[in-house]
Amino acid sequence: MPDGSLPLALTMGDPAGIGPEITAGAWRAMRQGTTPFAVLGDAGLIGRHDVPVREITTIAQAAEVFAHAVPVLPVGLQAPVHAGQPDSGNAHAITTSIARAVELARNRQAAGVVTNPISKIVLKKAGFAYPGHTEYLAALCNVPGREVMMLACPELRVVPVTIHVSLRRALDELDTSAIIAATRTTHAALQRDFGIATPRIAIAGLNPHAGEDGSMGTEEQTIIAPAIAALRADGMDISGPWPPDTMFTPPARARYDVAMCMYHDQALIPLKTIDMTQGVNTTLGLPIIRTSPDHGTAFDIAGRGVADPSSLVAALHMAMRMAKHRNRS
Ligand SMILES: NC(=O)C1=CN([C@@H]2O[C@H](COP(=O)(O)OP(=O)(O)OC[C@H]3O[C@@H](n4cnc5c(N)ncnc54)[C@H](O)[C@@H]3O)[C@@H](O)[C@H]2O)C=CC1
Ligand SMILES: NCC(=O)COP(=O)(O)O
Repeated sequence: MPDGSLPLALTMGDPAGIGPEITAGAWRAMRQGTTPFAVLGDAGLIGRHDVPVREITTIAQAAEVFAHAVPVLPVGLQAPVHAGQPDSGNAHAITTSIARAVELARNRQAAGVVTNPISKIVLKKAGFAYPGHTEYLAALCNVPGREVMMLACPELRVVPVTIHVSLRRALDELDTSAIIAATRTTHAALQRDFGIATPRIAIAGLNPHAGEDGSMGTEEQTIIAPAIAALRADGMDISGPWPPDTMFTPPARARYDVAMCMYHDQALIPLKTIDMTQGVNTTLGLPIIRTSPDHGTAFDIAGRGVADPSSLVAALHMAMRMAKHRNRS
C-alpha cells in the first residue's frame, strides 16, 4: 500500500493540555474524509470529550475503525490527568508516544507523524534532554543536527535558521554554514514534499533595515551575503537579505515561497499573527513526514471545551498531502 493511503500516527501530546479535546474535535471534522489517523495515547482521556473511542492493536486497523470511532493504540499514563495542571509524572508516556509514532512511520506502517503539543518545561523537569519535538525527532531518526523547522499557513511559509535557543545564543550560533544548510534542506523539501519545482527563497536580514550598509550591524555583509552567494552558486532562486520589518507585507510575500529567518520569533511572530488557526509546524530534513499544530498546550483553556481544533486538522491534512507528494517524487 503506498504511504499516502496509510493512516497517520497522532501522538498524545501533554495529556493535561488541549491535545485530548482537539484530537476529539479533529476526528469529528475528519471522520468522513480520506485522512484516517490513530492516536498513540489513552483511550479514556479522549473519550472524556464525547467521542466514541476504540482501542486497536495494530495501526493497520485504523482505517476501518476511523469512520465509527477514534482509533487508539494504547500508551499507558503514569499519573492521573487534571486538565490545565501539567504533571511531569506523565513525561515517559508523552515521549513514548512520540517514539512509537516515529517507529511506525519509519517502518512504513504510518504515512507520517502528527504531534499534539508538548510542554517543553514539563518534560525538561523530568530530565528530557531535547528542547522540543524537532530536535527529539531528529535524534530518533538518527539525523541529529539536520532538522529544520518550517511553519506554514496558506499565506506564508517561514523557517527559523536558529530554533529553540535564547536570542543571545541564536546570535552566537548564526553563521554562514547554518544558513546554507537550512536553506538547502528547505529547498529540497519544498520540491519533494510540496511539489514546488523551483522554490523562490527570500532570506531575511538580522539587523534593523538589514544593517543599512553596515551602519546598524554587519552580519548581513559578513554572514548572510556569503550564504546567499553560495546558494545562488548552487542554482537556487534566492533573494535578500531583506529588511525584516517589511518582508512580510502582502506584496512582499507574493514574491517568495518561503522566508528564511535568522531566529525563532522573527519567523513565528508574522506566521502566527497572520494565521494561528491554519498554521502548521513541520520538521524538514527527516526521513519521515512530521507535522504539528502551530500552537502549544494552552493549559489556560484545557478541559473547557473551547479549544479550536483547526490547526490540528490542517496539520493532519498537510501531513497526508506531503506523504502523497513524497510518494510521487
Ligand atoms: N508543537 C508543540 O509542541 C508546541 C508546544 N508549545 C508549548 O506550549 C506551552 C504553552 O505555550 P504558550 O506560549 O502559552 O502558547 P500556546 O499556543 O499554548 O497558547 C497561547 C495562547 O493561545 C491560546 N490557544 C492556543 N491554542 C489554541 C487553540 N487551539 N484554540 C484556542 N486557543 C488556543 C491559548 O489559550 C493561549 O491564550 C509551552 O510549554 C510550550 O513549550 C508551544 C508551541 C508549540
Ligand atoms: N515555537 C514552536 C515550537 O515550540 C514547536 O516546537 P517543536 O516541539 O515542534 O519542536
